[in-house]
Parts: sequence; C-alpha cells; structure tokens
Amino acid sequence: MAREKLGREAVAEALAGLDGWSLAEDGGSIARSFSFRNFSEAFAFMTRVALAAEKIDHHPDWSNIYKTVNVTLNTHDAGGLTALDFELASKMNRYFGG
Ligand SMILES: C[C@H](O)[C@H](O)[C@H]1CNC2=NC(N)=NC(=O)C2=N1
Repeated sequence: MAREKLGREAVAEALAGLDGWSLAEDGGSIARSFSFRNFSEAFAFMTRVALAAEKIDHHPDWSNIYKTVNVTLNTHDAGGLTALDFELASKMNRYFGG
C-alpha cells in the first residue's frame, strides 16, 4: 500500500534516485529547497504542485519566502515516509526541471 511506512532501506533506495532531497536526522521526513528567478515562478510551481497534491490526496508541508519554496514531506497518517512522499517529491523535481 502507498500509505504504508517505509523501512530504512527502502527509504535510502528511494532517496538515491531523487535529486536534491535530504533525509531528516530522525529519518521521518525528506526536505528540499527550490529556488526560482522570482516570486511569480515560485508561485506558479506551488500552484502546479497543489493540483498534483490534491489529485493524489497527499499534501506538502511547505513555506514560500519570495522566490524560494521550502518543502518537507512525510505521511502524517503513517508517522513517517511512504511511497506517496517519494511520488510527490519526484513530481516536484519534474515540475522544477520544466
Ligand atoms: C483523509 C486524507 O486522505 C488524509 O488526511 C491525507 C491527506 N493528505 C495527507 N498528506 C500528507 N502529507 N500526509 C497524510 O497523512 C495525508 N493524509
């Protein structure tokens, strides 16, 4: 199941294929900071991600400061990382890459 908490090895494996994301010290979440040319691009990215998040019913913890978007992902329901976090993270990387 997509919402099942992943073990340490599965997390390490999923993270290895994911550019720019780092694992929190407690292993319970992943984080990445995205930097854009301006606020408009940052917000366009957030809009696109928001629609994708709604579609898969999985939502980021994030903040936006001007042209930077800081994101932390974990699955609250599972109390850790699940396949959904890595699905959303790789979508974000794709949208960021263009
Ligand atoms: C009822 C609904 O499916 C749940 O509350 C979903 C919504 N979005 C979610 N997003 C995240 N990041 N973690 C969750 O556990 C979660 N649960």
